[in-house]
Amino acid sequence: MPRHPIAFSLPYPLPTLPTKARPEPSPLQQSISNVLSSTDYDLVSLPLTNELWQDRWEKLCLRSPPEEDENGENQENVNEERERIDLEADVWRRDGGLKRNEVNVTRLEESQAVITTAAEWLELDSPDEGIRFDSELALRSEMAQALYLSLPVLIIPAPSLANRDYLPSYARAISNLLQMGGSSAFTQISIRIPISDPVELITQGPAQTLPSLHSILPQQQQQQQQQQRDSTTNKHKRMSSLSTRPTSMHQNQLQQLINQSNSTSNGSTMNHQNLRIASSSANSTMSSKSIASITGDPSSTWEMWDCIRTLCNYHPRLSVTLDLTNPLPPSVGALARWTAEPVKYIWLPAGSFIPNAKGYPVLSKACQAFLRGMGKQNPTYVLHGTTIQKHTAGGPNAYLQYVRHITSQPSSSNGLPHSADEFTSGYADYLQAPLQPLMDDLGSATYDIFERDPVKYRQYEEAITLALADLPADQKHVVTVVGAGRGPLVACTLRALTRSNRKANVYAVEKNANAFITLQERKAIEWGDQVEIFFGDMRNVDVPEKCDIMVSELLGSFGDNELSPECLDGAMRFLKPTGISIPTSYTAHVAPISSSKLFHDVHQPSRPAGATETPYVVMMSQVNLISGDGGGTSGRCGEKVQQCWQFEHPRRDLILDASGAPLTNTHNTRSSRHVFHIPHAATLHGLAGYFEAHLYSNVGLSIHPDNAHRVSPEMFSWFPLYFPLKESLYLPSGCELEVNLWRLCDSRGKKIWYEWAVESYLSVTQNNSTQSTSNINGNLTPNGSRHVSLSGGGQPSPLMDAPFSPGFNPNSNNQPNQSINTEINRIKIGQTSLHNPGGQHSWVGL
Ligand SMILES: C[S@@+](CC[C@H](N)C(=O)[O-])C[C@H]1O[C@@H](n2cnc3c(N)ncnc32)[C@H](O)[C@@H]1O
Repeated sequence: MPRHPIAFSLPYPLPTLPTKARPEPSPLQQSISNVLSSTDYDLVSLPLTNELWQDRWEKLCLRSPPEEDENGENQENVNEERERIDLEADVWRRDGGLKRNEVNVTRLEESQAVITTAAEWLELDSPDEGIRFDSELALRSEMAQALYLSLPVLIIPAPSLANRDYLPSYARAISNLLQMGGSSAFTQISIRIPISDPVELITQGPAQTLPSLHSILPQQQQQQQQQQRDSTTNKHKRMSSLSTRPTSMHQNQLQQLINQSNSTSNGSTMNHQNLRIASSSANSTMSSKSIASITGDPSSTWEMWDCIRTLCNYHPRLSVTLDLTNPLPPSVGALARWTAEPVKYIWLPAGSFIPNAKGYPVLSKACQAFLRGMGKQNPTYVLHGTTIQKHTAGGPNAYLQYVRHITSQPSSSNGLPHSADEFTSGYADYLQAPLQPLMDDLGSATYDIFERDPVKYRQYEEAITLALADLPADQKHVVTVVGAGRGPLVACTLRALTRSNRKANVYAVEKNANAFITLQERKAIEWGDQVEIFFGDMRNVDVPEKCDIMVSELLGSFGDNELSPECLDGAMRFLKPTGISIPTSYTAHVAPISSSKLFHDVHQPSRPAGATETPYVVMMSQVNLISGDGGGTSGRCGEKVQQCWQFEHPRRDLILDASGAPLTNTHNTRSSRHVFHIPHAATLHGLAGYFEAHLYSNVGLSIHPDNAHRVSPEMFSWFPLYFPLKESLYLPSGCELEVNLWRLCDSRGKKIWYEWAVESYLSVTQNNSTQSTSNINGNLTPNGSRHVSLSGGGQPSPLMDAPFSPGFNPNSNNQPNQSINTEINRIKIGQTSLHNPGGQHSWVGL
């Protein structure tokens, strides 16, 4: 188990600035080394700047409260002072920069083992345009200092849940921040995202509008929740921006809102917080919280992150600091989303711990399970507020010891045995080009890796034993191993003959000339006359007699992607009319996935053209399977992982040429169509492909995520296939994803390839008697902006005029839970292009 780094948040007062010249250690250096030498912490965390910086910024950038500058007596002095500040502010806007006494970290030597946080009071998403721009300038000053000192990370405070309308402005500012320092910039930017929105957690369920959410909570609870939600809202002592920028159209709208709100609040002064709430709730577009509450899917904080990283184009130096201050969402699916995101830090305040029976701080079972699941991302934990004695027993170090204990326990998430670690370590989320064992000859090292998986050969041996046992005991049989490689299936066959007490001539065919040398060596040293070996392609080589059992392992991660169907078609000439093929059949399966890591990797500019239209073999780790079981709103969605197609051997219905090979390969083309239910809002980054093979009787091989542990537990020979998308696709909660996949071949029989495309839909229930929508409605306009509304209560829906997608009549499915007067329709909300058309970017050579 790797040791997860844990950071200690330095409590206030923070160490003072250095008073002695280098090389004398500064007070901060001493403090860091005290913590690290006297405890088991690995790092310390502290804010990069202090309250002097806040005071200066507020003085320069924010208008003071009326009592400070409008008492009338000294109006002239006040005006002069304002002019002086305006000038100073503009100089600061032009030159930027922090002053020495405004920063907590000043020396390169102090940058070792520290995690720095940016000022909490910055509002990159303020409804006030001036505050937004001045906050961005301030943050740029902090980032410049972080880059200057090569600080490992700057953790940026979360956007405000109440200011969702300005989240794109926040994201744009972060995107610009990531350009600072050029390509050699080192400092990571990590956005602190709350694990949940407490209001959303309480009110999830049936559709609610924001005002009605508030009406269902007791007043005290409302206040508490709002405080939690907007713990950063009352950030400033002053009011709106002092920026002298020309008033933009947006600010005119804002002023209207302020006026409106003033008139509805009995003339009381509008504070910064009301202003934001008024602004966001007055906006007619639906914010993420409303979308989330449609289906009871707590998504709004994840959706904030999704918006930021998308606008930042999946920047490799951008990560998440997951803040566990708020309660965990109860839904495992909602939590699972974070396993597919770049969560580099987990913020654990003392308040997120509960006391155990003896008063020691512990975490809830759900939280423990979540942290273990996140372990594969190797996050750094930031323990915050551990010195404030929130718990009666254990003292400050109890938190550290407890988190060490929790995070040192292994998570069984990848389902592989520990013995597999040696072979699989380093492969997690690494994109590998699939093997082409027909076109290319494999190296001995590759065969060596295959042969280290005992499970695969145990399954084969068992299947061959059972097949032999079904043959008469008093006859001599023929077993042919096609694609024998270095001979492990030949060895399995010899053991199976002993176990089943049968006799057989054993033949082995291999087209790799170098692997054939190994076969010759094994025949000379181990097998002798028990085995005859034949060099050549199974599609045209000759063997002396037809066989009762033909054994092959030509399977790829998607079953047929290493051209087993085509090779075995050509080898069926060897099989007696009653002969058995092991495997007898195999199936391909598909599921939609989210993984920012895979998506980012496949879009690296260094990758060749067409990289986003090429399937890859990947040991999937930071990947979330986003489909759910169940029929969805329309009742027509399939399982979480769905079967695409099947190949069976032998096929006795094919038209053959004089040599016994099929005339065309068209019988091996396939197409499949799938409808998946997406229970939790997610971003689709691609499809995962799996296979299952039926070897013989009840013996099989499987990498299907739900079946592998039953069919062939702990087998690690195959990782899933990743079909990437050229562009990610945002999927709202409860939508349906339609996936089309094709396996195609060219007319000259030289190439096989896959093509894929997806579409997304929202289901709409329409009540025929009233002709008004009665349930959840949603639509995406062609340019991608969403208009989703909760209708009912006689309110018109913005989707009243949206065109339903043609050719869809789910009522013909006889859905049992649909009332006679209710009709389900669906509205298309998104689509990708066709990937790899004509196999122009990726194909497998025959
Ligand atoms: C995936 S490897 C399996 C090797 C071995 N049977 C095992 O289980 O470890 C597939 C083998 O089939 C061979 N092969 C592929 N297509 C073939 C063909 N058309 N004719 C003969 N051998 C072929 C490859 O060279 C390779 O050795």
